[in-house]
Amino acid sequence: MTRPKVLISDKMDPNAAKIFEERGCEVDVKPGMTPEELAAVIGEYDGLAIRSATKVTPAILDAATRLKVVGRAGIGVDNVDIPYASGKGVVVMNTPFGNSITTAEHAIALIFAVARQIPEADRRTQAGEWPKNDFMGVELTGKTLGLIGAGNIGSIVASRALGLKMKVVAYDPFLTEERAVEMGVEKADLDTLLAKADFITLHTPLTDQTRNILSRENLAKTRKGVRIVNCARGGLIDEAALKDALDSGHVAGAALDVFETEPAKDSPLFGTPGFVSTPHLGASTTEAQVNVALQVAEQMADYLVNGGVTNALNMPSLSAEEAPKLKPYMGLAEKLGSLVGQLAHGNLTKISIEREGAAAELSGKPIEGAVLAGLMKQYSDTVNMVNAPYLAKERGLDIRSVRHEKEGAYNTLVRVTVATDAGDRSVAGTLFGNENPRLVEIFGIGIEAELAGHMLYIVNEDAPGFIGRIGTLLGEHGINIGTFNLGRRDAGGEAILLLSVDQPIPDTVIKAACALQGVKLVKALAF
Ligand SMILES: NC(=O)c1ccc[n+]([C@@H]2O[C@H](COP(=O)([O-])OP(=O)(O)OC[C@H]3O[C@@H](n4cnc5c(N)ncnc54)[C@H](O)[C@@H]3O)[C@@H](O)[C@H]2O)c1
Ligand SMILES: O=C(O)CC[C@@H](O)C(=O)O
Repeated sequence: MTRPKVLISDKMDPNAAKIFEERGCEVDVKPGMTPEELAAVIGEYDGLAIRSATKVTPAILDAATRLKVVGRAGIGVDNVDIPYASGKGVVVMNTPFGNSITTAEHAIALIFAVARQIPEADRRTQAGEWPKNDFMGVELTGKTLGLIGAGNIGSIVASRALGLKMKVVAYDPFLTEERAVEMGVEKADLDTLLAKADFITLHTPLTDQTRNILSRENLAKTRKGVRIVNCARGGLIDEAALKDALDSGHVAGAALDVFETEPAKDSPLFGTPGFVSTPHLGASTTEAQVNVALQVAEQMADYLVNGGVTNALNMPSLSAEEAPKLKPYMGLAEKLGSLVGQLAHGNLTKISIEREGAAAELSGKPIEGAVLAGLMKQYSDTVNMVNAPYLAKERGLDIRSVRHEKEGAYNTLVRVTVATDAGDRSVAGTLFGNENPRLVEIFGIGIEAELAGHMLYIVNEDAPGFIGRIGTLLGEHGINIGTFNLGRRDAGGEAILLLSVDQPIPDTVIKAACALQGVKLVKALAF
């Protein structure tokens, strides 16, 4: 088996490359490439491991013809075009916890830095000034810290601030009262926080809702003398308004680790009294970089080698333990999706994916992804289980997922039903011996068939002599039959024949089969 090939395109702890190799991947380490250089080589790789410098743009993704996964050694994924990656079927993963403590500590360090003007005092002391009378700081004890964003990092910052005897007021639309009590913080709306806080620290992602959350208008609502720290993302603060507020003295100090444009080389904030900056160092500790590098390599290798999915932002998680159990179901699901897609005519408006018995115990999303991939392959040859749900949504397909814990006639069953212009069409399959996918029902008729290779599907009247006629026809055209599967609704009623053949069936044979006595429908299928 060829080993998956991974490119590490940003500076990353060397443990990442070691883990990739130990887990059976080939790895190249090439930090510092230009976008053009990356686009020229990315077509060779199955995995791309990045930090924040590599921008995974549509142009890169278009060139990445065999890419399966992008792994971000860190939290923020604003350098990856996730919708575009999803459309291309590329899983995007991050490492949501590996650098949280480190970043929270950096926020606390910057709170101290602005409270005591440490960087400026250091600079002037080392310049030989001994400016003892120019730096009157403030204590943190008893002050109110306004926490905007109370997720992983925000909650660690809160716990450290409480340890420093600060009061913490938190604004986060997803913070519940119970969680606020558990964290020991007061839950507030944004205006209350702005009015109360002596220090404000930001810990949200950059989204349409959080962009400019500290706008000129909101900065004007803060207390005079407030000190502000941003270790989250540039773009959360209006930098021009912050500069004016520092100049006017309304804001007594501000520390930014992140900037609207990075690298920030000529910000108007530089040189402003009370302003402190670091060059996006929030995650830069030995511990955090080892953590995120190990974690991203483990996660990516797990996906590339075993199909396990952890911390993906565009796909449900799937443990390495569950992945092998799910594997035969994915095969079954994809085949059922493909069958229903090949057989259903007209406009597909709805799809229902039911899992029964043992199948109901497993994660539904991967099975749904596989059904949709099988179905959508009829319309696109770049579809896979990552992008299929997005493509299906784009087409306006209404997707319903149902689980029935109780077993029916089979101990495990997956049923796929599509609503078409001509009515509902349903197929169902099971696993024989827990691993071999078998079709067991097609449009309400029981049958037992393996879906593989080239197949011929025939609906006919159940009458004597038909099997001989179809056998003769195929024989006359030199087509060898592999398997032969029959099912019927009632004796003498509608019957189906599903047979596998060793080669594609020419149109002339399909036409000749259609002309046979008693035949209602003939369709060539491929799996
Ligand atoms: N400076 C660095 O080097 C560095 C390092 C790590 C993380 N980060 C950044 O820090 C940020 C926070 O990371 P995290 O791990 O805590 O993320 P998280 O997802 O755990 O927490 C983010 C919190 O923001 C909240 N939020 C979302 N929209 C909001 C809104 N409109 N108003 C208020 N709160 C809102 C969410 O509910 C969530 O609780 C991310 O942007 C991440 O990229 C920066
Ligand atoms: O990789 C880095 O140094 C920054 C990481 C940080 O911004 C993150 O979002 O995890």
